[in-house]
Amino acid sequence: MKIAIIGTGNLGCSIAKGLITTNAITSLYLTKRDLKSIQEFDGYKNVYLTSDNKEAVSKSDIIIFAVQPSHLEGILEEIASLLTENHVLISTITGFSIEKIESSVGKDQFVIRAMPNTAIAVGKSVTCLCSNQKGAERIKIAEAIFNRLGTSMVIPEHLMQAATVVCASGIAFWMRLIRATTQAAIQLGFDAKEAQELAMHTCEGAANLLITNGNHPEQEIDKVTTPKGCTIEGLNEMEHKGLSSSLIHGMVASFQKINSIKTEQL
Ligand SMILES: NC(=O)C1=CN([C@@H]2O[C@H](COP(=O)(O)OP(=O)(O)OC[C@H]3O[C@@H](n4cnc5c(N)ncnc54)[C@H](OP(=O)(O)O)[C@@H]3O)[C@@H](O)[C@H]2O)C=CC1
Ligand SMILES: O=C(O)[C@@H]1CCC=N1
Repeated sequence: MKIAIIGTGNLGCSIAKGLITTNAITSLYLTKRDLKSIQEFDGYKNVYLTSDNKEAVSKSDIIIFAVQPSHLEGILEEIASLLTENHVLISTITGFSIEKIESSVGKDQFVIRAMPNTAIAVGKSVTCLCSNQKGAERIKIAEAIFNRLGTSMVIPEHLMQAATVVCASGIAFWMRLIRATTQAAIQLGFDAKEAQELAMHTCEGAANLLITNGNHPEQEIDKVTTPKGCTIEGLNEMEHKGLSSSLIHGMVASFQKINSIKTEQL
């Protein structure tokens, strides 16, 4: 696959790492205006760094946009005349609707929105996808790309903002939980490095139990909570202090933030 990433910042770099390590590319163009921060990709076979978005688009078929929302419209205008029937446009931009993309490139382009997360760098992103009517013919290509880099789910466009909170921002939310459990482990006697190792592997184990067994979290919790034991004591104290409520409130606040910002202001 001939892929271009337009805007190789935090997310773009993560996607690039995933694509390179999984050998998913025939060629990969990485663009940004200042190329200094992506020199780590220089020298990889078939990977090209450029500030010229037009060059990247004309030499690629799959164009992944990963710029800040306020930059997308200008870039779409810049490259619109170069687009052919071979191009598949994949936008990872938060809050930028398919309708708005079509207003720059037309309804005849294959347009897909993707919401991955930074775990794409290590092949563990869950990526939500939706498309315009024409793009439905190419959604399998997007699924094939993102399934190499984790898992994917096709969803209706109206759920993309919710997907952003759950999956993309979700990485930051889970990091805070891992940091908090690390801090607790240090207070309980482990040194910092051991504490983080225990916290992150326990987190991975909990997620894998659900992924492998398909159980509801409470079924797994029931297996751990000895009556009158230390686990239920800790869990109930966390809930008295608002653990679940705080997480739900935080995610709803995050969702409201996305919905409160018009794309023009992003
Ligand atoms: N970060 C995340 O975890 C996620 C982000 N997203 C979405 O992805 C998008 C990117 O986010 P993120 O990676 O965090 O943002 P960054 O600011 O880290 O990356 C954006 C990159 O775009 C480059 N850029 C700006 N203008 C141009 C241009 N005209 N041509 C080419 N490149 C350009 C910038 O580099 P330079 O200034 O050198 O040009 C910058 O490196 C956002 O829309 C965000 O909503 C979605 C899911 C997860
Ligand atoms: O925080 C943000 O707004 C973006 C969208 C999801 C991840 N980063």
